[in-house]
Amino acid sequence: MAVPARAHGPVSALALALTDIHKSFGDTRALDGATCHVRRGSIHALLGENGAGKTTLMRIAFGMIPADRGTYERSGRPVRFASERDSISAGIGMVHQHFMLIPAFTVAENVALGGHGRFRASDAVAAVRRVGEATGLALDPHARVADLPIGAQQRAEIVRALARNADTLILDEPTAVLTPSESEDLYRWMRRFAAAGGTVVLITHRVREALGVADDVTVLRRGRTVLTGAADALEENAVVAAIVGDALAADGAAPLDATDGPVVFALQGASVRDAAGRVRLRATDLVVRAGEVLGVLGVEGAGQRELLRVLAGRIAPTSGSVQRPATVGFVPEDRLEDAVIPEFTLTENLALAHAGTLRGRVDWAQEHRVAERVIAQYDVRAAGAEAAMRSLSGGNQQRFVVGRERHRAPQALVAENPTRGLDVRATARVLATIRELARAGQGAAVVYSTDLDEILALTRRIVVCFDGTVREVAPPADPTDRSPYARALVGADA
Ligand SMILES: Nc1ncnc2c1ncn2[C@@H]1O[C@H](COP(=O)(O)OP(=O)(O)OP(=O)(O)O)[C@@H](O)[C@H]1O
Repeated sequence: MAVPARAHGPVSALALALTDIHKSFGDTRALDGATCHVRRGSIHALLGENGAGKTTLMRIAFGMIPADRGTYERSGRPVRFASERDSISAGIGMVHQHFMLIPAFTVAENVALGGHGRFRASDAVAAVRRVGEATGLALDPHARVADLPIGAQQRAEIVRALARNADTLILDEPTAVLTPSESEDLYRWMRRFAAAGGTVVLITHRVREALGVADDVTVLRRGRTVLTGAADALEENAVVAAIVGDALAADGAAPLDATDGPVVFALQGASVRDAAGRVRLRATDLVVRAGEVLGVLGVEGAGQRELLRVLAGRIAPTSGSVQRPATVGFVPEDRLEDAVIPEFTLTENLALAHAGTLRGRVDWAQEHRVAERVIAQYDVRAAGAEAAMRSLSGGNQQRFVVGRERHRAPQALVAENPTRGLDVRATARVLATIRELARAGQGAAVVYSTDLDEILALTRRIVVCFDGTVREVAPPADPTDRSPYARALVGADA
């Protein structure tokens, strides 16, 4: 990845020094002696498996929750933030995995709110423009957040933090929702921000990218710091070993080919228009056969969202026809929005997924047993089946959703960025689950991912969406050649 070289200037004080931090939630020991020292003017990658405690540690750094024990210094001085307001005043900003913007408000209104009354609306509009120009994170200040695609919502979160003059930014898995080129832009921007004296804590699961962009790395495992050091002195394998704690079983499975099996999904001239009448998916013909995984690529707003929802049965095409199996599992991109109710327990969220077929008669003891099975099979770190969904880490919520959908033994699975927020081990497991489902019986899977490597590891049947048109890209003779996909993504050769 082409990002500017690291700046290795002298780094005087530590921007953040969290030492021997402990934190429990009830019986769950989230942090058990975690230490993270972040140099001013550096990018510091914070790595670890799902549930390792990364988010908890940074929520403490951001003043959202207090530590049970441990010391916290900001720029060499002990601090005790009572709330986010304190840490924001101290120049810290945090962009969460699940965005905190108010959807009904515009970008500028969200920035104004974030200033706790310090911003006037016109100042906020100017601040959005100023930050956009300085960072390349361009946004229409008057756009309603609800109308923005997920990547743009994230840009709005970053812009909001910068508009409040944060010099230390905590980004919780920022690239999970970005396309590869958007990620590169963000990394480039992070390097410039750090070179100008800013400090970034980057929570991520992408080890290679972390080593490429960060100055320093800290790895947490089960709430403890197990590795810390300069990124350029660390081997990728050593970092992965520190994250998982033991040898990782290589998935090693070959990508699946097209088959001539029975038809599982068929679209004929399927088009989708949005509420404003704009065409989102243009007269699409597509067949997915048993035994296949169809990989879907596309940049934001290219039509893949509508394509996947038509196949999953979440929306009907405005014209044309769709043939789909009776049972289709769906793993949507935004799990908190579309897949779960955070306040409900895992058991309740399990029952919810097939509430329509239960006709109000829920066997709660049975649902509880199934939830426990999903927890065990998918290694979901949770206090139990009666824990609230919101108490799980982001990656563990995703594991539960994938496990729940698979457990219903659907004939087909439709998934959007199914490994978003998952660590290396969980990612391998989800990819294996998708292959398994496609190979078992008469199944098939349709998977959209922003990660081309992930799609190429899964399948050789790939379609690319561009401006609402869905086009199949034949596998290139050289399997390492990415150029046909790159061209299709920008609508070249169409
Ligand atoms: N508010 C809470 N109530 C109960 N348990 C919690 C709460 N917040 C976090 N935990 C638990 O603490 C542990 C650490 O969670 P945390 O979110 O910090 O992990 P993470 O490393 O950020 O994981 P991920 O990569 O999946 O986001 C997990 O076992 C989680 O279930």
